[in-house]
Amino acid sequence: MAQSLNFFVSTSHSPDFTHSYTKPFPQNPNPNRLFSLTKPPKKPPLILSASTDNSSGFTAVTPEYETANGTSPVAVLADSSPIIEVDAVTEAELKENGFRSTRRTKVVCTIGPVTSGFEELEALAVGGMNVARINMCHGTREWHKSVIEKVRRLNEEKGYAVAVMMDTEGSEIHMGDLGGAPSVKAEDGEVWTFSVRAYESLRPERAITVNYDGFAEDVKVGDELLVDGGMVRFEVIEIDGPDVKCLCTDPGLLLPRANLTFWRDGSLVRERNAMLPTISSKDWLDIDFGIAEGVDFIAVSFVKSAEVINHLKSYIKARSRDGDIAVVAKIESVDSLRNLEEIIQASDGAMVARGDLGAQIPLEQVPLAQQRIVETCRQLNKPVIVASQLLESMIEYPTPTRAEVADVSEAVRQRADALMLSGESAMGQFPDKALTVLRSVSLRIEKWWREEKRREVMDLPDIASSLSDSISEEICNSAAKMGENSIIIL
Ligand SMILES: Nc1ncnc2c1ncn2[C@@H]1O[C@H](COP(=O)(O)OP(=O)(O)O)[C@@H](O)[C@H]1O
Ligand SMILES: C=C(OP(=O)(O)O)C(=O)O
Ligand SMILES: [K+]
Ligand SMILES: [Mg+2]
Repeated sequence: MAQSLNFFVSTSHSPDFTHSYTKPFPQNPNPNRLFSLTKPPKKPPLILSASTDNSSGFTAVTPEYETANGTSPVAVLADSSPIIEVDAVTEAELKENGFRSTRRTKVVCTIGPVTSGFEELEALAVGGMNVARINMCHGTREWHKSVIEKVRRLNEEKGYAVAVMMDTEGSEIHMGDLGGAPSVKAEDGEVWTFSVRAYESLRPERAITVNYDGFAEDVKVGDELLVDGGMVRFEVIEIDGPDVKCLCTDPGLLLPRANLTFWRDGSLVRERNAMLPTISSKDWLDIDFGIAEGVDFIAVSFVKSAEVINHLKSYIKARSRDGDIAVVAKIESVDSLRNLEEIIQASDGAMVARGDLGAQIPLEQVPLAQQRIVETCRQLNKPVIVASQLLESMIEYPTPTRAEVADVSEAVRQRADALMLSGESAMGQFPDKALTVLRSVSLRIEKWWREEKRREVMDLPDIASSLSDSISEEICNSAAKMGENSIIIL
């Protein structure tokens, strides 16, 4: 405490100076918030130093910060100064703000074909990626392994602190690959066949494999089939053994392994597919892979209850070397909303997986569900990630829509711990620009929060009964106010 008070007082000349390692985000009930989604770097992290010409003040090494080993984003430590470790500041933030502002809101980037190279990963690390996410729905294990290795190399050789999150495929219904095609267009009025048959080599035209064996038995003529929560819609017109023939009613792009839901009389149909295990046998193999590779987080898709989280946590504990893989529950189904509190309580964190959530509940309910999930996580002191379509238009365009910026701002305003990029960083044209938008919007809203806090009046009760006690009390009150203001400054 004494150390942080000294630190605050000595830096008060620089009103926007950041950063306390010991202070939580103002008003944040989760004292670990700053670190909860950050992997401690193996190399020495950023070190703030007392400047040699001013023994009481700290110098922001900016914008031409110096590096300790020539490569890592590390500030310089002067001889006699105490070491104060701070949360990792990215190169981009240093250039923009020096040490004046360290982002509290972390960024998770899904790694895909456009970002799996070492240089591309480094560009994301420079831009502020805190967590690299690999989605086991896509790609081979060798591909994921090479991404993990590159992230580790970045951390070890260049001093970054990027964590790795493995996201399970889950056993919900989805389409198969499209024979290597990145997408296929379904036009209005076309008839497509959704089949539980695995097509050997050549996929017939307008035919799609479905991964769930019971599909052809569970659907009925007249059902509505939604791809990716409504990006493309079909109506079931005929069932012929393993083949389900569907008429396209809302045209659009079919993407490989897109999620499928079917609806009857306006309600989501949950037949035998509701009995599918949350963690499939393929997921268990992926989890073994994740444990062997020492990933930092495992995100579990389509969690239905706390039971599966508890099961996975004890599985990890028994197998992983240090048992420290955090389990993140993805909230993306009706069941997960029903059992929200117990799921979050059992998990190390949660993800508002709005993509699939929006396919399972009416779209207009998604923002309220998000708010409820974030609030619940705040109350239970668990980190929470807001995910999916934050900057969807940036897959194709270099600037976001105003509506997207408003959405990102709202997530930060709700005090989400982290924001996630999906297609924007996995297969979009502007991954670095999308990351910049998340970074700058987060910083802006966090600044707004601090300004809000500054306006709050501190209510300190009078308890002294004698003159000498009053003097002590005044000194203590002043110190408390200075401390409080310093948090605001930070
Ligand atoms: N490892 C990968 N290999 C190829 N493409 C990927 C990979 N990861 C993600 N993608 C692409 O990025 C898109 C968005 O990623 P994500 O949101 O994680 O998956 P999904 O859309 O399946 O939920 C995917 O639809 C896919 O096209
Ligand atoms: C993050 C999500 O999960 P995935 O991308 O794995 O479908 C989602 O559904 O929003
Ligand atoms: K997934
Ligand atoms: Mg999902």
